[in-house]
Amino acid sequence: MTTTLKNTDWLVLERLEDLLEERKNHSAETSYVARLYEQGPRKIAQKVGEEAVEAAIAATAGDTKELVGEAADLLFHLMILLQSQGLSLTDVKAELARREGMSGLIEKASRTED
Ligand SMILES: N=c1c2ncn([C@@H]3O[C@H](COP(=O)(O)OP(=O)(O)OP(=O)(O)O)[C@@H](O)[C@H]3O)c2ncn1[C@@H]1O[C@H](COP(=O)(O)O)[C@@H](O)[C@H]1O
Repeated sequence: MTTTLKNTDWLVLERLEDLLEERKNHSAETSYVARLYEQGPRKIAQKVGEEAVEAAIAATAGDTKELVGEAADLLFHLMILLQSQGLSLTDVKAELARREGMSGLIEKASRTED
């Protein structure tokens, strides 16, 4: 299942990231994100783990609609985890860019040769 997005929709991650940063100054009474920040990195990391397992279960069951929903939950909570550590998707993008063109198999072999 592939959903075609309008060009501007690709900015949804940037908009969400700005919003997550802004939520650091919100009340946990009115914001789910602010509540997670208040609960701290352990709780946020736990949510990331839960959502990853739920995404894996959906994929294993072949439930693509459920998988998309769980993948969105996973990405959302991973972004909160990054922000709680003073990091952002920009850091992850930079790491992926650094790895660009480097075969995973060759990289693995270089590690096991040591
Ligand atoms: N994208 C999301 C988003 N995706 C998922 N969720 C919430 O993440 C939670 C997922 O947790 P679970 O499925 O485990 O459900 P749960 O039982 O409520 O969770 P727990 O009680 O176990 O912690 C649900 O409460 C969802 O509503 C989200 N909550 C908010 N956003 C975005 O974040 C923005 C800010 O939200 P607030 O901080 O609440 O204003 C929103 O405007 C949205 O753009």
